[in-house]
Amino acid sequence: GSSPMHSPAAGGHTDGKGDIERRLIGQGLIDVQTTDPLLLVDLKYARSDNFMGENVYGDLRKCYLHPEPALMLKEAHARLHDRNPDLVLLLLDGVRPRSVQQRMWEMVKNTPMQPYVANPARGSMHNYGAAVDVTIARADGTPLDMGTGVDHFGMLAQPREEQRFLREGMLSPEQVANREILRNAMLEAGFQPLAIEWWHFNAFDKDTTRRRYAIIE
Ligand SMILES: C[C@@H](N)C(=O)N[C@H](C)C(=O)O
Ligand SMILES: [Zn+2]
Repeated sequence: GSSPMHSPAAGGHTDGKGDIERRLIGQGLIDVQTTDPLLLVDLKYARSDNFMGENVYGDLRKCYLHPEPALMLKEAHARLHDRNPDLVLLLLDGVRPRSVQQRMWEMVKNTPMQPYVANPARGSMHNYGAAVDVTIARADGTPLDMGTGVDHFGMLAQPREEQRFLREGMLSPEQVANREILRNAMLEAGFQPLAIEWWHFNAFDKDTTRRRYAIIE
C-alpha cells in the first residue's frame, strides 16, 4: 500500500542502497568501483539471461569484494591497461551470498554441470567475497571473444584443455590469446586461476580465504 512503512525507497533508507548492499558493507566489503571507477560491472545473476534463467540478486547491481581483493583487481586492471589501453575489465560477479550458491547447487547437483558450481556446504570463494567472474571488454563495453560465453558449463570453457582445443581447431588463436590477456593481467596481480572456468579467479588459496574471512550468508 502507500503507507510510509512500505515505501519503495529502499525500505526508508536514504542512501540509495538496498538491504543486500547494507549487509555487505556491514561485513566489511566494498563496492569495487570505489577503488577503481573505470572497472565495468554487469552482474550476470542480476539479469534473467544467466544459467538460472532469473535475477537471483534482487536489487543488487554493484560488485562487492573485501578490500584486499578489490585492490588486487585495481592492480590487474592497471596491468591490462599497460599493454592494452583500449581494453577494460568487465566484472560479472564478485561476492555471492551462500543463499544464492545454494539455489545454484540445487540446479546443478547430480548433473554434468555440478563441477562448475562450488558446493555451498563448504562455501564458494565467491561466498567469502574473495573471487570474481571477469572478462575483458573494449572501451564501448563489447566483450572480447573468449571462445565460449561466461558460465558455459562444458569442456570448451576449461583452460586446462585450451591447447588441445586450439590444435583441434575448436578454439581459434585469437580466442586463446584473449584468454591469455585476461589471465596474464589477473595472475600478475596475484589472482589464482581455475582449471575449468576461464572467467573465474580466486584472490587467495582456499585455506587463506577461510582463515581470513567469513561466509556471507
Ligand atoms: C557458477 C560459476 N560462475 C562459479 O562461480 N563457479 C565456481 C566454481 C563457484 O561456484 O565458486
Ligand atoms: Zn566464479
